[in-house]
Amino acid sequence: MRLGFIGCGNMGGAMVSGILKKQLLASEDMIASALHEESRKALREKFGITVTSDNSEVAAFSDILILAVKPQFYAEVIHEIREIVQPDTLVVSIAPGKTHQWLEEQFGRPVKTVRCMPNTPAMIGAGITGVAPGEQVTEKETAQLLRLLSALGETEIVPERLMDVVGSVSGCSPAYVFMFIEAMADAAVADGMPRAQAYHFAAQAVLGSAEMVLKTGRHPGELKDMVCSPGGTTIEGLSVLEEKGMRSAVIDALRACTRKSKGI
Ligand SMILES: NC(=O)C1=CN([C@@H]2O[C@H](COP(=O)(O)OP(=O)(O)OC[C@H]3O[C@@H](n4cnc5c(N)ncnc54)[C@H](OP(=O)(O)O)[C@@H]3O)[C@@H](O)[C@H]2O)C=CC1
Ligand SMILES: O=C(O)[C@@H]1CCC=N1
Repeated sequence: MRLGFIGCGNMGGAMVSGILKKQLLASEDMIASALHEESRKALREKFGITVTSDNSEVAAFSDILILAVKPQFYAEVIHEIREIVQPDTLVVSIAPGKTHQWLEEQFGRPVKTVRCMPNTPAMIGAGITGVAPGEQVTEKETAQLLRLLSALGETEIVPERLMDVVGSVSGCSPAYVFMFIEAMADAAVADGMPRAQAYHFAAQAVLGSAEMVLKTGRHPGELKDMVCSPGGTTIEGLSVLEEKGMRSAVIDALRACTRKSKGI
């Protein structure tokens, strides 16, 4: 199977890296395009895959074609490749908001489209990718794609109507978690802890807490209650977070993100 990336920056690069690390494909089975020669040189050196400036070359080579440019470039890129994509080529969108219907309209004919929403923890094989195959895609083709995506971490099939929500709750949320870790470390530094040690303690606390949710299956509220000793220190901090509206800030942020995705 031959895999192509039109655009290969943060997300495309994470995907190539994961697939090579897991040896799911060899470097000669992959091709990528990028806009600037500097980026192309870096991709060649890092991954040893074929790299080109010609998106048509990528489209002609690929059985699975991943559109890994920013959403605002989707229309122009599809316009460049629409005559070259074959009826059995799987066209994968990883952009927020680009519906199957919109993608098909750009191609001007029925195409095998799959919407995927990965996230950057894919870079270390700890991502999760929501996948919504289009109507033209067979179960066998979906299974092939899921196998490739498994190099990035977990995969889960979702109905297309939930893809914008996947975008906010897992595609974008790493940014908010990094911000939370940074803020926790700032507090620790303010109270005298060296910076590197502060990031280590904060990140490990987030990692361990996330694993507890996944591994115990217990309600996050119950796990939170277990930390809050009566009359203790945690409940003091917790009441400040409630007073400052942390819950509603998070809810509003993710819903803004979903709304933006629906409007792209
Ligand atoms: N970053 C993330 O966390 C996530 C991103 N996504 C989606 O992934 C897609 C890519 O995002 P991301 O990787 O962050 O973006 P980047 O800006 O890191 O990468 C974009 C890539 O596209 C290339 N490019 C730009 N224009 C063209 C063109 N006309 N033809 C060919 N290549 C082109 C760029 O080349 P050059 O470097 O030379 O400019 C670069 O390789 C987006 O649609 C985004 O929404 C989805 C989930 C998570
Ligand atoms: O910010 C964005 O639009 C992309 C989509 C998901 C994560 N990053």
